[in-house]
Amino acid sequence: MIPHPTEEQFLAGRTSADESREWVDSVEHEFEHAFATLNGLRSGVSVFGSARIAPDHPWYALGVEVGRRIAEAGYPVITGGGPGLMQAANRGAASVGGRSIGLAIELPREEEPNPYADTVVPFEHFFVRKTVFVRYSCAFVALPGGFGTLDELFEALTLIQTDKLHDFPVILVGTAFWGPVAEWLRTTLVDAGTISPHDLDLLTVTDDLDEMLRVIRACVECHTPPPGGVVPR
Ligand SMILES: C/C(=C\CNc1ncnc2c1ncn2[C@@H]1O[C@H](COP(=O)(O)O)[C@@H](O)[C@H]1O)CO
Repeated sequence: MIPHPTEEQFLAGRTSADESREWVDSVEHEFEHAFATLNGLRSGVSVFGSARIAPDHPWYALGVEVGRRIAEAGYPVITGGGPGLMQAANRGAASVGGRSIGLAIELPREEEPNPYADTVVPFEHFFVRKTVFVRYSCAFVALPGGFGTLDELFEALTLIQTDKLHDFPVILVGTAFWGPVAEWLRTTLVDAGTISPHDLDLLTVTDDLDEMLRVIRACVECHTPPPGGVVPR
């Protein structure tokens, strides 16, 4: 690929007009590469979660189980391709021979994508990657996480709330972690009038992986998992 200004240079406002155009070309190139790699993939379920959770943590076992159950139900599992709970979900999907996809992000501190993804798509731009998660998914599942997980979660909720995205389940797995977040949305945001009470219906908070699958299957787009995880969209 032709060298182009980095994301850091662009975001810091250190690019000339010509360099900014080169940066825009790199955005287009990244979208095209993702489309070429994922073309034909339908009804994936994206699983988000902390990059920092070690394999001996109970949440890692939960992540493996989440990935496994989604893959067994016939849905391709899409994660950020990184360590922690992303790795756990890819591992669970791979353990039952399901499609296991990683949308890996290039970060200043280089790390290898986790070894449990059968397809790895590299990204430099977080915002391009977030769009690709939505484009190839019919539902989002969030495990406990930090800013990255919250960013991916609220991106989806904003798209749904503003009618850019329809019939798209968002399921938060882990009531001990997500319950207080849902409670904060209900008390602080609804009470302040910054979201509507019915916006809370956009989310399901659960520990029950049967319920997670029921909610996914109830969505029209997710209704019929693709045979082998891959059919033309
Ligand atoms: C393995 C690589 C980089 C390591 N770090 C990450 N890799 C992929 N995705 C990441 C990474 N760090 C954050 N993310 C995204 O945000 C979510 C996790 O962030 P949190 O703050 O830990 O909650 C996660 O869902 C990712 O999509 C090189 O590829």
